[in-house]
Amino acid sequence: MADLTLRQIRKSYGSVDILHGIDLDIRSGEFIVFVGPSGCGKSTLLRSIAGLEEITSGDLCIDGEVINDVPPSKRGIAMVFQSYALYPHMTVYENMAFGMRIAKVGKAEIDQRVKQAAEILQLTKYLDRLPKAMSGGQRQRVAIGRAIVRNPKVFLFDEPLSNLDAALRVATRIEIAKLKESMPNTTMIYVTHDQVEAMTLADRIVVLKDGYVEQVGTPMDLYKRPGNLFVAQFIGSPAMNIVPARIETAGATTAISHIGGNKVNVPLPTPASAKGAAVSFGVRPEDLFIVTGSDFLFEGKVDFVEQLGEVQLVYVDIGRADLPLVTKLPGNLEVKRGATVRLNANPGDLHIFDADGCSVLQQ
Ligand SMILES: Nc1ncnc2c1ncn2[C@@H]1O[C@H](COP(=O)(O)OP(=O)(O)OP(=O)(O)O)[C@@H](O)[C@H]1O
Repeated sequence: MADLTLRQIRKSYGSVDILHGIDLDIRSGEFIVFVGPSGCGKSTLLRSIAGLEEITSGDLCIDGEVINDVPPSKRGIAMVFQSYALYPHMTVYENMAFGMRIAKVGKAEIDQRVKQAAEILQLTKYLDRLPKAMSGGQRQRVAIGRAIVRNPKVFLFDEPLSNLDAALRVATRIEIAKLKESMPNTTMIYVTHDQVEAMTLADRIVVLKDGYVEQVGTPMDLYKRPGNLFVAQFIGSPAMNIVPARIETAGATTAISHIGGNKVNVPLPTPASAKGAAVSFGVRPEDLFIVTGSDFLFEGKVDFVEQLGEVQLVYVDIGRADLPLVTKLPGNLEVKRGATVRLNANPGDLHIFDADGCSVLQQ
């Protein structure tokens, strides 16, 4: 059981500031995923929590106790790396036992913990093997096993699946989800580039950009109610369509005009002062559907179709070559290149962002 609190965590390398005062409250037993573009500071934040990087200022607390000066091995934190970092000359058993041997844990207890972890991770029959005789997925399981035997309060994962091929990624992702279920009191923090990993594993996702937290929320919160343009376009694939628009009528619901279609009423409130404001209008590709009547959001010509089988990505030219509208439609729908289509979406699936990129929902 471990609550983890980050208060104003800053990290600089020389004069370059990487993390700009991160505040986070992570509850005991939560599965937290850090996502964000390359270089935003995900790994630096994770390594700072582990104690592998010294923070420049701020406080890191576990269960209320400041651990800034506690050495990594005494923090009750275990970390699993992308590269597995196994000892090549040691068997699976020895790799998992090593940390406990150094910590002078008794032989019988080492044996019991290694065998228990091997059982959880289905590694029992490989205990005598060397890492080189195992697949990437099996090696990553050994790396996870080595962390489990330490019985950590907090488990950190730094892109653990990124060296695996697509099928193994899926299988190992499911194993990690099951592992979390079997360790409900262990707090886990996981860094990934992969949207699917973030959406499927996280209790809450932390979206980072340029060393700042953009938004924290459950996967569906971030998907349904992105707080700003960055989160809106970062979560979801393909990214949310964003088109320039203007507020025509402000109030309990907001009427907007936008390029490429009809004026539309969006069931989001805006203050009277917002009338005339330039905004961004957002709608996800999967929320658009083809209609035939006069009640539509967009009208345009089908420019290109990518057939993926179950779904197809249909790119519609709404009059601005730089802003093709992407729609995700059922794969069995007949959509012809060059045809004119009308697209609509449910009012609850529409988003408006102000000139600063903030969702009007947040106002
Ligand atoms: N030891 C270092 N010295 C100087 N700058 C560093 C050092 N380590 C990381 N950085 C810089 O800090 C920034 C954040 O790096 P970090 O590895 O945390 O990003 P990330 O979000 O994990 O990226 P990726 O997804 O590509 O792994 C980057 O600009 C990186 O170049």
